[in-house]
This record gives sequence, C-alpha cells and structure tokens, in this order.
Amino acid sequence: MSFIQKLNRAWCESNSLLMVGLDPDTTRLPVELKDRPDAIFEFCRRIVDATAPYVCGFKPQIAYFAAARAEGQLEDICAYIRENHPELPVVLDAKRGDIGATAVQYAKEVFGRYGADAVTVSPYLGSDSVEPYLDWEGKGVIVLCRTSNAGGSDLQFLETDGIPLYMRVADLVANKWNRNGQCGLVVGATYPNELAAVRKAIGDDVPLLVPGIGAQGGDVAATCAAGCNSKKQGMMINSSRAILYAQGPGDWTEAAGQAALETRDSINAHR
Ligand SMILES: O=C(O)c1cc(=O)[nH]c(=O)n1[C@@H]1O[C@H](COP(=O)(O)O)[C@@H](O)[C@H]1O
Repeated sequence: MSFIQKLNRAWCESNSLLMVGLDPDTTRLPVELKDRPDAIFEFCRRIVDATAPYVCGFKPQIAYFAAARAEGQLEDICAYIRENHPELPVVLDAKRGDIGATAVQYAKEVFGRYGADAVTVSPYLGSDSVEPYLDWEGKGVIVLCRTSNAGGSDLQFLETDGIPLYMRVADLVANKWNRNGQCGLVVGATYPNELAAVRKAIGDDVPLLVPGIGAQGGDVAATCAAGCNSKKQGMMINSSRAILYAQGPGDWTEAAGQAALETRDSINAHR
C-alpha cells in the first residue's frame, strides 16, 4: 500500500489527525530505562504502544537517534511499528537535501534501511534533488514549505514578483513534483495564516505535515480552521515533546497515552 493510501486509511480508521513525533532525548529518558543498552528503543516502543490508538502515524526524528549512535534502535522501532501497528504510516523526519547522486543514497537509507513510508526533505536544491526519493514508488516525500520556527521567515518570506518563496514551493511541489500523488508539504502550526494560504493554493489532495502544537505553542483551533481540507482531514498534526514527556499522576506511558488522547480529541473538536 502506498504512503498516501495508508495515510488516508489511518485518518479514517483512527479518526485522528494526530501524529506523534518520536524525539527521544537521552537527557529526558525515564530513570528506569536509563541504564539499558536499548533504552531509546524501549522508550519509543512504550510510547508507540501507549499512543497508537489515538494517532494517524509516527514521525521519528533521525537526529535524536544518530546523535546517540542509536541508528540500530531507529531501525528496530521502525520495524516494530511495521510489525505491530502496520496500519500506521512512519514518516522519517530526516530533512534531507543534496545533489541527485547523494540523494540516491539518502533515499536508500530512508526507504531501504529504515523502511519508512515517507521522508521530510528540503526543496533548496530543486527538482533533481527530490527525484531519487520519488523513484521509490508509493513512498511519500514531504517538502519543507513554511517551517514552524521564527527564523524560517529569513528565506521563506523572500518575494519574487510579489510571491513569497514558501508559496512558490507549495505551487511547485503540488503541481510539478507531485508524481503519483507522492508529495506533501511541511507547514508549521505556528503560522495559521500561511497554513490557510497554502491549503487554499494546493487544494484538497496534498497532505500537510503540521508541527508546532504542544511545546511550540501553536493553536489547535486555528490550525484546524486553516489547514483541514474539505473532508476535514488532510493534515498530520505533529506533537513530540508534549506527548513524550507529559507529566501525569500515573506512570509515564499512561501520561503519554492520556496526552495523545486529549490532543486527538482537541483536534477533533475543532475540525
Ligand atoms: O519537519 C518537521 O517535522 C519539522 C518542521 C518544522 O517546521 N518544525 C518542526 O518542529 N519540525 C519537527 O517537528 C518536531 C516538533 O517537536 P515538538 O515541538 O516537541 O512538538 C521536531 O521533531 C522538529 O524537528
């Protein structure tokens, strides 16, 4: 099944637009796991099992694994999700961007080694830098458009003929690069006006990865109003730290599950 088919099915069957980000910060792991050699995998595994009923997919962030020399544990958590939650897509957040020959290797890493359903990439090097990912039939390629951080404006708001760069990216990706419906766009929840402009420009079918609710303070109601398509779907609304490190009265897995449930319900109440 292709990434977009899997995502469409997950939106319907889980009744959720929430994507949980797997950003395992080794300084914040629960004490009981800290001394285990597989601490990162085990932390993510328990988060995955606790939150799976409330999500449309998972987004592991590769830097948290690579910085801890834990790429093997990233392979293991991707395999674990495939085996135990096969209905939920995995978006590997790697934000790749390089010339075609190198992109071929990055694509092999993301889809071959980790078996991800989709990957995040930068548009900065243009169409031939993205093609090697699109060559993997059915895999998703999610292109940075209007990122959630304030500094994103430095380049993304530069205008040519009165049109800001992020809108050029949205148009290019939706209308030229979107081979077989494989492409999506990243637009931050922290910028609902730009989110609305992008959704309006691209129509219903291009999925948006929307990080920035939770720890970054993006507003759920404004995000839903701006980014949903006409089916009240169309977004993978990511939350990482607010779910992974939720504080609760019970144990940490319960707290993460409860945070995911509440975030899903809040999104559903506003879409
Ligand atoms: O591509 C991303 O996922 C991404 C794009 C963006 O514009 N902003 C952004 O925060 N992200 C990622 O989304 C996650 C946000 O994490 P929290 O702020 O903890 O929810 C991190 O893994 C970021 O790397």
